Amino acid sequence: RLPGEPPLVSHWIPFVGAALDIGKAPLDYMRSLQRRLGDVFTIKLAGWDVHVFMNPLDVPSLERAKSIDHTQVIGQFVSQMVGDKHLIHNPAKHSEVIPKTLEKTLRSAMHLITLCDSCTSILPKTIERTLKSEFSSKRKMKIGLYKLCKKLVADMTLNLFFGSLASDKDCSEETRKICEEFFVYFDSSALLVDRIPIHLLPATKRSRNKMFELLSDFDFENRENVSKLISQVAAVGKSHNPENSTNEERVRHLLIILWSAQANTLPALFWTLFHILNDKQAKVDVLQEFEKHLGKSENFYDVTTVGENLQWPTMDDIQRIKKGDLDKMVVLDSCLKETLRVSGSSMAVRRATQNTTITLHSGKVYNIRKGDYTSYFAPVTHQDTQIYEKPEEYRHERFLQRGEKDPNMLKSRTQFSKEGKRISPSTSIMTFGYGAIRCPGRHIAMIEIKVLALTLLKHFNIDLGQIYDRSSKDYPQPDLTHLGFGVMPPDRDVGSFPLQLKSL
Ligand code: HEM
Repeated sequence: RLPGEPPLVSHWIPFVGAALDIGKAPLDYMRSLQRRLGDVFTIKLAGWDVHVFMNPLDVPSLERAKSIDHTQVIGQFVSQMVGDKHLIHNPAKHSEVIPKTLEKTLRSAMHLITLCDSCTSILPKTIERTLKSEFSSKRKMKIGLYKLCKKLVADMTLNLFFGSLASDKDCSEETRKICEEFFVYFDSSALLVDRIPIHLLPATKRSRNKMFELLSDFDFENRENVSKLISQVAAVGKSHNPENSTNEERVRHLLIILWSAQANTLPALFWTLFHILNDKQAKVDVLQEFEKHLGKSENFYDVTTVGENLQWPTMDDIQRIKKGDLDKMVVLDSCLKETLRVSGSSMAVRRATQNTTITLHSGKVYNIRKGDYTSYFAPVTHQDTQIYEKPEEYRHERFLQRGEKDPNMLKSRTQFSKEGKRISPSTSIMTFGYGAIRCPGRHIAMIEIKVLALTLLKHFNIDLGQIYDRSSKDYPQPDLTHLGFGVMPPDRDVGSFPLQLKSL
């Protein structure tokens, strides 16, 4: 070790390093290292030095360190997920085209209102298609919560980003085929990131190839409401390098967007609904807030008869949910933030492009060598007892505070503290990563999850059938193979309820 480098953790098998311990019990292992070595230390992972940071007060120092960059990390990640032939931070192609497109279209707050409108207008169809495909013959067929979320998020993502086919029947069929292949690929995508070669995962390879085929058949000129992001990404190959651009590159870009748009939104929707349904008071408070802002729904929508005597609402009330209404729903927002806190597992990895120093909030200075990785391990912050009281508990009101003048008025809590210093929820919850390059899809994801959760809670009888006790063995656990991406999926499904519209 050179002077000034963070303390190095020694491992039994140096090349494998910390991987085995992290894989078994990540939070316990990282906390034990923190107790022994402090908030910054170095672990070995797959032969690399990874400097782990754990104190949210040091986030501004990490943000300021310009030579700690995510470009190579993202480029590598994309190669592992979709294969080498892509233009996303791919040094061989010297391309910045796709990142620029992402920057402009996903990061721009200006699009949020339009996106919320698109979500609310797509949603009734998404729900109708999902339910009809599931329940066309047997009205009372049961579905688990995770399976329902998978279908809804897949349909919503396809139609919101990739546009829709003209007929509903074709849309349902397309979503069905994509779901069938995508989730086989998704379930083992973490293994690809762990650099397991795809030829050792034959089912994953088959599904990925099938996804490439399905996406290459997408004819964007004949789809309705294709998002700006996808039209630009689909056109990137052509405009960037007309002679060499291939359809192969294009479908790889489409697949990585499809993956990013679902990989975390799906588990985040599942956990949000799970916690609200598992906590009776949370459900009551969310629904009361909905009624306060949008009124009661009696006789709100027409019930229309569609085929086979099934009755589907037009759901005018869903379409009435505007961005401004969502912003006022602070209880729902608090439920979602609390979900992102308890289930968030991001590791925000960056790589040093040159030798650099990082000065922590305490004044301590660490040297980082060119080529080393840094990571902010968010789950430890999410369970920090200095920031959160009883952090192991899900408390739906944790991110709320009462108005100073009117104690009956609830508003979003904007400050927590650590070591006597103030921190905002955007630093105390790091599920979307940190800094200027944290997730550009976070606003869209929050809107999607809120609109889907409200609609299901408001209009359907969804029920877990029991209250799950955190200490019981039935309580769903996060699937640790997805540690580090954002939100881990559950290791099992829960519920299994007949999905029915609430009667008016
Ligand atoms: C709850 C949902 C989501 C979570 C928790 C999440 C989490 C994350 C995290 C942790 C990162 C890495 C950030 C960092 O290193 O600091 C990331 C990056 C990214 N996310 Fe998300 N994400 C979500 C939804 C979405 C959605 C809906 C999209 C839409 C396409 C999206 C697109 C992306 C992209 C493109 C990047 C890479 C950005 C870049 O290259 O700079 N995400 N996300």
